[in-house]
Amino acid sequence: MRVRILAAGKPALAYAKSGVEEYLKRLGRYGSYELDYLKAGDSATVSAALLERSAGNFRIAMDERGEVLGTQAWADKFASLEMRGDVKAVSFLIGASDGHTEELRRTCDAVWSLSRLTMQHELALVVLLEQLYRVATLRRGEPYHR
Ligand SMILES: C[S@@+](CC[C@H](N)C(=O)[O-])C[C@H]1O[C@@H](n2cnc3c(N)ncnc32)[C@H](O)[C@@H]1O
Repeated sequence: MRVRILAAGKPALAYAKSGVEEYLKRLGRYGSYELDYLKAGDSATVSAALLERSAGNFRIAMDERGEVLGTQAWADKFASLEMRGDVKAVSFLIGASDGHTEELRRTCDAVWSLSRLTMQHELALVVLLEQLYRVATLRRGEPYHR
């Protein structure tokens, strides 16, 4: 199963650039992880572009209003998506400064939250990548997650 991350706007902050680079490099050892950036803009434009670029994928909107799950629950959800057979790719959608539209949240297959805190979108991207890495190591029985 391909894992895609679609984010609005390339990181400009140094810590985010290096965090993204670090976790993508690590994830490369665990499967197919692709990060694509879309042009940042207003909520409606970005949400429409995120939906268009993720068409046909199992879409997970990253949003502070979403379901808050633990790391083991993320791993279990990944396992059940892989078992389904009809899911070839899952796309995680990160919005721009104004967040996602209500329509995007309704259209996605799931809405997950990284916490109830509102994070700057570059920070949310780094946290998402670290969790994906954590889940990948957990599923391989490696000791990173403890
Ligand atoms: C600055 S936030 C947008 C805040 C906006 N006021 C809203 O209502 O969503 C930019 C993006 O970062 C991501 N994000 C920020 N905090 C998050 C959290 N706690 N959980 C998941 N994603 C988050 C979301 O994808 C969000 O669209």
